[in-house]
Amino acid sequence: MHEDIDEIMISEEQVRAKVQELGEQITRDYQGKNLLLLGTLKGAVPFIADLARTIELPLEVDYMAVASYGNTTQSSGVVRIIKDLEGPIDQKHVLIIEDIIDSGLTLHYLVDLLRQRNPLSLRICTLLNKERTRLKQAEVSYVGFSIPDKFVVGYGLDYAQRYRNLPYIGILKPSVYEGVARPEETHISPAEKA
Ligand SMILES: O=P(O)(O)OC[C@H]1O[C@H](OP(=O)(O)OP(=O)(O)O)[C@H](O)[C@@H]1O
Ligand code: HPA
Ligand SMILES: [Mg+2]
Repeated sequence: MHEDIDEIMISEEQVRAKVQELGEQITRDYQGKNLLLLGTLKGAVPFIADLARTIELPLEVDYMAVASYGNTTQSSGVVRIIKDLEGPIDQKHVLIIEDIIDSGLTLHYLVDLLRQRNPLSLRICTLLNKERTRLKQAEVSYVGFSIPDKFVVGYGLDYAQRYRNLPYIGILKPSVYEGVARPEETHISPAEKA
């Protein structure tokens, strides 16, 4: 195990089995539909790469890059689009593929934006769903694992751009980020927290 990891929360084998299960479910649900898997860069890359190979349907893959965490363990509250989709989605059934839903801010922003582009349908698939009070709610169709409110890394998830290459989901030792970011330093307005 990596020296900065306190505990493995979800093993490589557990991730693999869950991805297979989700892929089979998506294969059943999207029969005969023009499916676009929309991956969110960079965190969802390992997940979408593995998931896409378990879906036995013709499909397209595209990516959007949105970032709100920077080098901290708290959302900045400001979601920025760094890369947009390549084409229109009005003839497509769009399935957003996320690595994690935490505050819900990233997804809320993305769903609002994509709805304006009139996809045939818009649903969400996330590998991890953090059990915490959401700042923004969104209905999620496919969830891999519900996890406690700990900062996790691995299988695409980073802290300060590191640990994405760990094959498992692990809890980062607080000593790695202590003193770097505290909740009162975030830019989430009190109105959003309420
Ligand atoms: O529900 P939220 O609190 O908004 O958090 C979830 C989002 O935060 C992370 O992205 P990040 O901004 O770190 O970008 P990255 O994928 O490039 O690491 C993660 O990959 C999700 O997209
Ligand atoms: O727990 C987390 N780990 C890594 N990135 C994240 N982005 C939101 N929550 C997390
Ligand atoms: Mg990140």
